[in-house]
Formats: sequence, C-alpha cells, structure tokens
Amino acid sequence: MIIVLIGYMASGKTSLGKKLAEKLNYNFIDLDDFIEEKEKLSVSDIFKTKGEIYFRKQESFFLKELLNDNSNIILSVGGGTPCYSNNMQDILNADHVTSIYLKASISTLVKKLIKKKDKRPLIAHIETEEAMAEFIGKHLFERIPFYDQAETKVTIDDKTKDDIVEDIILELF
Ligand SMILES: Nc1ncnc2c1ncn2[C@@H]1O[C@H](COP(=O)(O)OP(=O)(O)OP(=O)(O)O)[C@@H](O)[C@H]1O
Ligand SMILES: O=C(O)C1=C[C@@H](O)[C@@H](O)[C@H](O)C1
Ligand SMILES: [Mg+2]
Repeated sequence: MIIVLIGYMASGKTSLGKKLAEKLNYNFIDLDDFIEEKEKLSVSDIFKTKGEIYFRKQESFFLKELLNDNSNIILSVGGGTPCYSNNMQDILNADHVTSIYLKASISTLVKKLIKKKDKRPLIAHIETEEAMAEFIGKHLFERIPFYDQAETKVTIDDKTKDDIVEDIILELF
C-alpha cells in the first residue's frame, strides 16, 4: 500500500512521513527529495534556473513513476503536488494508494513558515508576518479544493508530532 501525505508547505509531510514510516515499517519517500536526487539540483535551484513550469512537469512525471510501485511506502508529496496536472486524480484513481490531508490553520502555517522560508521558493520573498498571513490565506483558499479530495483528513494544529502520527494510524487501521 502507498500512503500519500498531502498538505500545505510546513504542514509536516516530510517529518511526520518519516515517523509514520518507522512506526509502520514502510519505506519512506519524499517527492521533493526524490526530484532533487533525479535532477541533481535543489528545488529552489530548479525554480531559479529552469522555472516553475519545468518543476511541475518533473513533479508530475516522478509522482506517476512512484505511484506504480507495489511496495509499502509512505510518500510525502510537495505542497503543490495535488494542485497541478492530473496529480490528485492519479492519486485517487490508484487502488493501492490512500491519501491523507494534514490540515493546518492559517495561523499555524504562518508561525511555522515565517521561521523557515528560505528553502521554499514560493514564499522566500515575503518579509512580514502580516504579508505571510495574507499570502497563505489566498494561496490556501485556492488549494483547499484539491487537498479536500483526500480520502482522510487529520488536523495538526496544537498537536505534537507523536499525537499526529497516532491520529493518522487510528484513521488508517
Ligand atoms: N506537530 C509539530 N510540532 C512541532 N513541530 C513540527 C510539527 N510538525 C512539523 N514540525 C516541524 O515543522 C517544520 C516543517 O515540517 P516539514 O518539513 O515536515 O513540513 P513539510 O510539509 O514537509 O513542508 P514542505 O512542503 O516545505 O516540504 C519542520 O521543522 C518540522 O520538524
Ligand atoms: O507548495 C508548493 O507549491 C511547493 C512546496 C514544496 O514542497 C516544493 O514542492 C516546492 O517548493 C513547491
Ligand atoms: Mg517536505
């Protein structure tokens, strides 16, 4: 089975995915890391030198490749993955794949993202907390229709990583 974790930037897809994989004894794959390995460039450098459209094309290509795997995998995708190409449809259509939306409020995301924005090309230029809140509010509004298609939702606000992993396991089994 492939368990796909989706959600906005900094919702915890990578760190919770690793923990969940350890607990369930699944392999862990992070789509952003996978793209970086294949392209031999960081996500930020792909955006800078080749542009976002190229990134989205590769993201969709490598997602398809990974969804064809029959082993037990926790797959953390990028924040934008469900919102481009037919990616969400591909995730939903695959029988051996289940999807989980790690749902966070705008204020949780602002708190996390204002601290660590440098490696995230879409928000690296935003200076103030107020501007970050405005950007995330609009961006999340556009993305929620995609995220909401996930089979399962788990809220992450004010929870520890271990609590969230427990909640995910309760929802799954
Ligand atoms: N429940 C939590 N409590 C405290 N810190 C958390 C929690 N979940 C995640 N974090 C921390 O928040 C940061 C962002 O998490 P992470 O990198 O896993 O998010 P992401 O969804 O993979 O982001 P991106 O879309 O940029 O890949 C990390 O430093 C992580 O350790
Ligand atoms: O939310 C997004 O669109 C992105 C999130 C990251 O995971 C990376 O995939 C990239 O920075 C784009
Ligand atoms: Mg990540």
